[in-house]
Amino acid sequence: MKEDYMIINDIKKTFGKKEVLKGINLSIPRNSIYALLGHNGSGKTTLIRIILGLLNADSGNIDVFNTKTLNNSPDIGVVFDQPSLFDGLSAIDNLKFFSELNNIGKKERRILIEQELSSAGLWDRRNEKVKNWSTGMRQRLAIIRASLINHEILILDEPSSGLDPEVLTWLHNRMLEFKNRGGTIIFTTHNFDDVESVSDHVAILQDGIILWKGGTSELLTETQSKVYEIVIKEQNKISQVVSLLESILVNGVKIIPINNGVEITWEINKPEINAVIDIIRKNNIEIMEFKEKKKSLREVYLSFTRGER
Ligand SMILES: Nc1ncnc2c1ncn2[C@@H]1O[C@H](COP(=O)(O)OP(=O)(O)OP(=O)(O)O)[C@@H](O)[C@H]1O
Repeated sequence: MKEDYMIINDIKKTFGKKEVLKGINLSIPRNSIYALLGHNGSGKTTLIRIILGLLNADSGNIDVFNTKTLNNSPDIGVVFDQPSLFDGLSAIDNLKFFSELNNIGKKERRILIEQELSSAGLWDRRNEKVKNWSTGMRQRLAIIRASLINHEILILDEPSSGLDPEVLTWLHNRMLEFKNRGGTIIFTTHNFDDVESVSDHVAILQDGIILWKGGTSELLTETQSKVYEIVIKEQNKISQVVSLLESILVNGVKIIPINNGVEITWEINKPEINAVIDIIRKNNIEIMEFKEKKKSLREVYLSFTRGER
């Protein structure tokens, strides 16, 4: 149903002669975490600006849960790449000001702010002016500010940039909590860990088009192994191993000689590994190493962006 989705319909945008978005179509389910993944300059921030109503598209339209546009909506929290905080104020005053603006009561505000700054590891620095803070600390504060109240939608442009691994866990937990409260998050990233840890859906952007979109679990299936590597002791027996394996393996399985052994690759029918090992051993060929090679999410992403699929 339309009210369960934010529908981004054929959005196009050109700057000068450069076509930055070439017809973007996305359906973002309510109460999901949607990752926009892409190289520098692929058009992620431009799309976010259009979603937020900060920039007009040349054509196309956006329907937010069939009820509202995002322009000036109070139901939305935003963090951009360069977080805009009040530099001359302390962390605590930044959050106080923001919560006053959003009518959070004095008592609730005090508890909430202490809780949030503590969980982000910033409580000890609460009285310092934020202008002297590191990028990662400012980023954490901006994320707290944007998600302090129960917005319906949270839009984060590169939320993990400048955060070290420990703080990344805090960010991921925070995003998941927001979703568990019923919210919807759209975020851009270069970080595969973000995609794997929190997102339900992913769109891969390149040069203003979507190369791939779908469920994160579908993308992760692509990382599963489709290669065995077998290293043998005597390299003069590699061609014998190839012939032996060809005699037992089914259609669609390829056996490729490599430096010190063979690689077995398949698309659909995974070979029975015990049979593979047995036939090699029965022919008195010593196996030094056997492994199933798993692809990283990075390799899968690069195979899309390099046009290998
Ligand atoms: N206001 C503008 N005027 C002219 N060109 C622009 C403008 N905004 C963005 N661009 C261009 O549009 C392209 C896409 O930029 P965008 O910031 O959307 O990419 P991105 O995917 O967010 O990149 P990054 O990961 O580096 O943030 C780039 O080539 C950029 O130079």
